[in-house]
Amino acid sequence: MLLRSFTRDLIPNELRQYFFTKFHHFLSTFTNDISLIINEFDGLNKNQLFDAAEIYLATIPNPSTKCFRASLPEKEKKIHVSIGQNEDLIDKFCGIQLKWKMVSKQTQARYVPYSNPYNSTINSEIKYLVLCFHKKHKIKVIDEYLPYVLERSKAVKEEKKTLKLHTLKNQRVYGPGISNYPWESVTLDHPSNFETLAMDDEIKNMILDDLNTFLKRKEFYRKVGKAWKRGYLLFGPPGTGKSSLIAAMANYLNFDVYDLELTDIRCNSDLRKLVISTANRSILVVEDIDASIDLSQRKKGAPKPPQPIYYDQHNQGSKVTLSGLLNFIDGLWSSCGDERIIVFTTNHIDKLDPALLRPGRMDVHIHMSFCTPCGFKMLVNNYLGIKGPHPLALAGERLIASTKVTPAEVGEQLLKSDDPEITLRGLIVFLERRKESEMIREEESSEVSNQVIVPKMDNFGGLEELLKMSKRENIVKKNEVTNALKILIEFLEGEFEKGNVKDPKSSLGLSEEVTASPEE
Ligand SMILES: Nc1ncnc2c1ncn2[C@@H]1O[C@H](COP(=O)(O)OP(=O)(O)OP(=O)(O)O)[C@@H](O)[C@H]1O
Ligand SMILES: [Mg+2]
Repeated sequence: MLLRSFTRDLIPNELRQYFFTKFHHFLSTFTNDISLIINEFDGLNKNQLFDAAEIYLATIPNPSTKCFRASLPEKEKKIHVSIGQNEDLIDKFCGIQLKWKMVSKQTQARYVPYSNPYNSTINSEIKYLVLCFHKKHKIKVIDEYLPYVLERSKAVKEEKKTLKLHTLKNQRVYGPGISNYPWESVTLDHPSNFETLAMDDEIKNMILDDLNTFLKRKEFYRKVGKAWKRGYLLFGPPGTGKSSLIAAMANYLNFDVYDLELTDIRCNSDLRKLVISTANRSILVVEDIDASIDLSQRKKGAPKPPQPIYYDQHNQGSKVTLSGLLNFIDGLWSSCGDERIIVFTTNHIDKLDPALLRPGRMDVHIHMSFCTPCGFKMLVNNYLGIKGPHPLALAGERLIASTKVTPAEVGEQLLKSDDPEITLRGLIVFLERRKESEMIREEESSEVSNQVIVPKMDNFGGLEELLKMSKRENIVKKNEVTNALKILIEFLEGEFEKGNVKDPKSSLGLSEEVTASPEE
């Protein structure tokens, strides 16, 4: 003790450290093991290798380990297990024995800038992992074992992942501007999936194929010089399953969802910050895009000034513009992040600016239509468990083919009773009533349509106009549109046989992505 206080007083700290290191080196010449230190932080940032190793180590079965740490993070379902402090863990890789140890030391708290998102975890504890192995395996461990640890941890993370729904923080609560991390999240526990979704099998399979192809194409996108992202535009009346499809996609891909409410964003630069701060492997959703953008001036063909989406009451100068939005899809969006899916939804596709519909912006356009017989069958199966042919279900199918009812409405009817028979009878009465009221409305609207100038049928322009008008319900007589389409299809088939038309679909002015049959 005397000697220790004597050396402490007389020999400077640096010199003592020097001797200590030399002594350590001297001792280490007698052992063939080397150690690799993996710190929790790399400067102020989290060390990803540390995180990955911690996740990986929790998966190694090691009966000799006596101490683990378990935690249940807030709002998560799964318990996180990690290696205990100063515990040894033995792993084997290609015949190499590797010894891991988690070391934790208490030190004095140091200053951490408040903008660091991890500031709450850096206080007085320094954690690092020590990996010991024979020195002859150094290259193999660094080049093969550590990448293997990273790969495994990624897979484990994916398996355990609890889906999150991120929404914008309330700026009134968190202060003006987006200075900190702008998103707040809740666990996304939406039960919708592709089995429960009532859609035609053809469209469903097309979406699944498209998603699978997208996931596999990392190298392809790089090769062709495109950002690894995919845009979906879901359009259709309310209650046809647009939001449910987004949830099903998130569940299928295991991607987090970012719900971007454009009216809550003050200006283009905030939009940019928000997009940059979203994580990879995520779905960014902008619901009801038509309600967020005022396109009236652009439609009239006037030179386009920046279109404000939203004016902040307190700051009239700041705004989100259409060009800002397009920039984030194409320009800036392309350069930040990988494996992103962006989904726009709208109830009125005809109100959208053509710039948003240009090929390359939204890669896939999906029409979520009223309930079809195929969708009806799925709903009956899901809600009532009726799989095979059932007389009442068949009657419902027949009725649904000629009625405009949304899957949401059918779902509501199917929830009415526990008894399938009673439920189906109620549903049929509902459908019949709906059909009646539709017929009455059609008759009324045919009177109105007499006053409407129906476009001439002698050219494609007229047909196109008619098709557009047919979308605006109650203006054009339904059978007039059907007749127009019949004439068009007959004409195209004739031209196709003569060899004048190569592709009847593109002659209809439909893009490749439109999945409607000519009849539709
Ligand atoms: N295709 C569908 N398959 C199964 N259930 C559906 C479908 N469409 C709608 N539903 C049911 O109706 C409810 C509302 O649907 P959803 O919110 O997905 O419609 P939406 O198209 O997003 O409507 P909105 O345009 O109003 O946002 C869902 O919770 C779901 O139960
Ligand atoms: Mg919706």
